[in-house]
Amino acid sequence: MTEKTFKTLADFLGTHFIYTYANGWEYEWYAKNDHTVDYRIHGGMVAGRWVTDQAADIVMLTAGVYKISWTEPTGTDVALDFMPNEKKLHGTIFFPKWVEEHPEITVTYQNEHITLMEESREKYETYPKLVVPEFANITYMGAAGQNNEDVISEAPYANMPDDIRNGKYFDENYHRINK
Ligand SMILES: C=Cc1ccc(O)cc1
Repeated sequence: MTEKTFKTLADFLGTHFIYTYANGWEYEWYAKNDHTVDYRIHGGMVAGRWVTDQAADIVMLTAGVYKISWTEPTGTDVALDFMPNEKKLHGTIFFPKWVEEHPEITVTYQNEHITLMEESREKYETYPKLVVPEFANITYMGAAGQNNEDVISEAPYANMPDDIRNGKYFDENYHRINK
């Protein structure tokens, strides 16, 4: 776990996080570069889903406070406010009705199923949306560096967050062990 103090946008970019929302949902998220995010979902309504190279808007609101916003091929919208110095964030997820009704369609490596997501968002209902606004506690922070393809590179498995937190998943150069 890095214990650095976050001051600038450069301090944030390249950081890898694991956190648990107040509703119990566990997420892993990586600020890949100044316009791209990767993530993996370990617990909650769409546990098992993982995504790489999602385009996002990433800004610093004030020293050490970061806001990230994006819209997904599923039609899901996300806004995250990270306060890494406090080991906290606030996230709001805006799920279209169809994701709430058919979460299993989205539980996959999305990058290989973009057409299915686009077809599903047309086929099923969008409204009313399910809004999930929650604070989260950050349980892991790693200085992965930008554009590190090893950070989010395989499907989530049961003990993956513990392996990462216990230093069993990445080597000293932040490359995946046992790849
Ligand atoms: C739907 C994606 C998503 C990714 C990270 C997060 O904290 C919330 C939602």
